Amino acid sequence: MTRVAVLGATGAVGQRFIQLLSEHPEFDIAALTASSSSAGKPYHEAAKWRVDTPIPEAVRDVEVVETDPDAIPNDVDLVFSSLPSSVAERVEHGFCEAGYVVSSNSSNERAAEDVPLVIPEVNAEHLDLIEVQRDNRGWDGALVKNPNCSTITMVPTLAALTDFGLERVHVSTLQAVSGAGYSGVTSMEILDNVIPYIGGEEEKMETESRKLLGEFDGSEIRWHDVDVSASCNRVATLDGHLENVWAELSENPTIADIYEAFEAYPSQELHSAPDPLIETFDEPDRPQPRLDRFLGDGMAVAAGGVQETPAGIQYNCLAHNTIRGAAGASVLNGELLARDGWL
Ligand SMILES: NC(=O)C1=CN([C@@H]2O[C@H](COP(=O)(O)OP(=O)(O)OC[C@H]3O[C@@H](n4cnc5c(N)ncnc54)[C@H](OP(=O)(O)O)[C@@H]3O)[C@@H](O)[C@H]2O)C=CC1
Ligand SMILES: N[C@@H](CC(=O)OP(=O)(O)O)C(=O)O
Repeated sequence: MTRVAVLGATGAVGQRFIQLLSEHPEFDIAALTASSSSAGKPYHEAAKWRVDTPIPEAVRDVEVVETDPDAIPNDVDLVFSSLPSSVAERVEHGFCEAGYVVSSNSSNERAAEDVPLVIPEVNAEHLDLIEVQRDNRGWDGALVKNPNCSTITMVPTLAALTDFGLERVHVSTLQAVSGAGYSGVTSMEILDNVIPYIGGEEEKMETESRKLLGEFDGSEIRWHDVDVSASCNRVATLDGHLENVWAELSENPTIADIYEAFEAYPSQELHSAPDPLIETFDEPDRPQPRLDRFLGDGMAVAAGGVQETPAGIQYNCLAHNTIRGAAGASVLNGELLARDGWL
């Protein structure tokens, strides 16, 4: 078993980490960290548990420790991070300097030249950038990121379309309230309403997509030159980001070709990787958040509604934002790091 620690374990994403890791066949939770106000408390007191399954017995009485490399056991091999991005950079660097491999969900440094930004089914080979990172930064450890939840929902579908000559993408999102965290939007703001702005989200989709679809040439990532333009909206669903995508392609695939490309897009042989990665629907009113967010245990991407339009091929896609879009994505990256010998 690989011994793991979770940084920010009491938070919304941290609780999803606990849920996923407590039943994981390869990972064993060795330490839970949070802010100084939680350190010293048993986990069930420090965390206001809000996940829809009971708090796992194995962590209930575990003492939460400070988010500091000296506070976790030496035999930890892998560190998952879901800290607020305002504190994550300083803290994650400290862990990497101390020799830990960090699989992080926080948004800082996702675009950095020497930080692998990885979806295992899309660009597993970008992990080799760790060698460059270690040379640049003098770390024994390593820092690996997963993308933003909206980006991770769309990019597998774009990856499936690259053989048709992906030139330009427009996307409009309908993002669940859990993406903003438990206290992110109040009920008075979101009920009977849609908020057509999520700070920083559009830029993240536009840049992270190009890095993920890029090629690693042995020393750097050559970002894909597709133009991505995003418009992001908060809607009153609890979990599951639904996205309307228009993809302009240089070739002219049929609608059947598009469905076939989605269905044939390969998965990975990793515990948390769903197979198929992309589940498709013929019904024009699917996917829907309430019906389809738990496909592949919350790790699959659902796609449907493919049609030809003057603005390109249009379709809808959906993924669970706190599983595939956050904790599950980091856990999957952890499985890839373990399989490929980086721990
Ligand atoms: N919510 C979501 O769906 C998604 C969130 N993310 C990203 O994941 C990260 C975490 O988000 P979320 O779980 O919603 O955030 P929360 O605010 O719910 O949780 C934050 C966690 O970090 C801890 N923490 C806060 N400040 C410090 C500090 N100074 N030092 C050490 N630990 C600290 C908190 O501990 P304590 O309980 O003691 O305060 C808590 O465990 C963010 O970067 C967010 O952008 C990414 C994708 C989706
Ligand atoms: N901004 C996302 C959630 C999030 O925290 O994203 P990031 O991991 O890029 O910080 C949402 O609101 O749905």
